[in-house]
Amino acid sequence: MKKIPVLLMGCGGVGRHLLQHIVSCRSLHADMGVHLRVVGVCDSKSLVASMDVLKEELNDELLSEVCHIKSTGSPLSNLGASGGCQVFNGSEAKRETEEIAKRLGKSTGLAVLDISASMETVEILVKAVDLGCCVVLANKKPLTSSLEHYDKLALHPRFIRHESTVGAGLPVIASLSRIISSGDPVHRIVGSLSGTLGYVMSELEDGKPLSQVVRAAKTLGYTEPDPRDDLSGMDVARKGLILARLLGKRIVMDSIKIESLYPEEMGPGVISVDDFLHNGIVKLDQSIEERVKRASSNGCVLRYVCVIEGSSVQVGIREVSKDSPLGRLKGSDNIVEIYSRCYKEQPLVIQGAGAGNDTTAAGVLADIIDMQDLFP
Ligand SMILES: NC(=O)C1=CN([C@@H]2O[C@H](COP(=O)(O)OP(=O)(O)OC[C@H]3O[C@@H](n4cnc5c(N)ncnc54)[C@H](OP(=O)(O)O)[C@@H]3O)[C@@H](O)[C@H]2O)C=CC1
Ligand SMILES: N[C@@H](CC=O)C(=O)O
Repeated sequence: MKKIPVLLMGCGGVGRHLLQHIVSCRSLHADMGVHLRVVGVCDSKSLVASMDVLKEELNDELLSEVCHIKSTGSPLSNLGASGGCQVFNGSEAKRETEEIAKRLGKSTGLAVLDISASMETVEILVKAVDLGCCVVLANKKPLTSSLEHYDKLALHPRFIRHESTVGAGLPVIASLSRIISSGDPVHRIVGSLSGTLGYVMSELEDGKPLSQVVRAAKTLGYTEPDPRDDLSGMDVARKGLILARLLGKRIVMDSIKIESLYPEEMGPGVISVDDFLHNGIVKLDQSIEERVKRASSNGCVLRYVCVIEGSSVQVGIREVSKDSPLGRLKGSDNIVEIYSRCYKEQPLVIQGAGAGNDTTAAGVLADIIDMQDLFP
């Protein structure tokens, strides 16, 4: 049986679903001759690790306990008294995470998973890759920070997977990578890349207020931890940047023109998430409703669209015909149209659920299994 040691950074909605998928797929994976050995789980402040990461794993009972604790909003450090594991807090957690990467990277191999929504993980990811670990990301931030960080992460492409960063579980990165490696030049990518904004736009068409549908999108697990990351267009811009960089474009976030659905005075530095969701966003209901009605009178609907062409990435609201592929999108579905030499007149189209804890976690799990040949 091939054993793949796994260290999970981030145990929120997606991370917990991933742990549940790992446990529920035990017999499927055994049939495939693979066993995922979870040796550590981190949240923002702590690391829970097995007593001896070389030989022992966090057993399934403990993983369920981890999920339970985090689902109640408690910190991982609460697990301290449970036994069967070691708990490290604060700077010690960071040091120990790196230590595990050092110990396992070159010996048994280690899959380091970034399922956080943090900018801070990039340093440990770069170190992990250098130490011979594999890295799987659902977190877009490390791949959209500086080109210097990006280059360091992309230096060992076989050791990095990040399917869930664009389109959640949809095979967008895999499809694009295949097109690129076959030498088929990609001219243009057009897409609706946000599950949240797709859901919001299609619910607005049914006459529901923006404030109500954004709160619903958060409850359904579509939004980023701060839904303003979605509503500002930043999350879509990150996805656009990831695709553009995959195409070899040397661009940075500042070069992307981004249309936001809310004004600066409702931004993260100014009011809290709760204040935004309960008081701020209500003030935007009327103006967006009018915009939806205007589009409807032209036979159109609103969609938040990303267009990548040449070295340009543009993201913003567009009026599109109700009968177009973009206009027909419903709920949290994403659509990505890839135009290349081989897909010139009729693009390659990838469409389906583009957000949600379940599908995102499934995308991460498939990435880990896809890397099994890199483990001894
Ligand atoms: N939901 C979706 O549909 C999709 C999500 N994604 C991406 O998945 C990621 C996770 O999303 P989601 O689960 O909803 O987010 P949550 O906010 O629910 O969870 C984030 C987790 O990361 C932990 N965390 C924060 N900082 C660090 C750190 N420095 N090191 C380790 N862990 C840390 C948090 O800890 P604590 O609990 O202590 O705060 C929390 O457990 C995001 O990057 C998101 O963009 C990608 C595609 C689709
Ligand atoms: N918040 C994101 C989640 C997936 O990346 C979205 O709504 O698409």
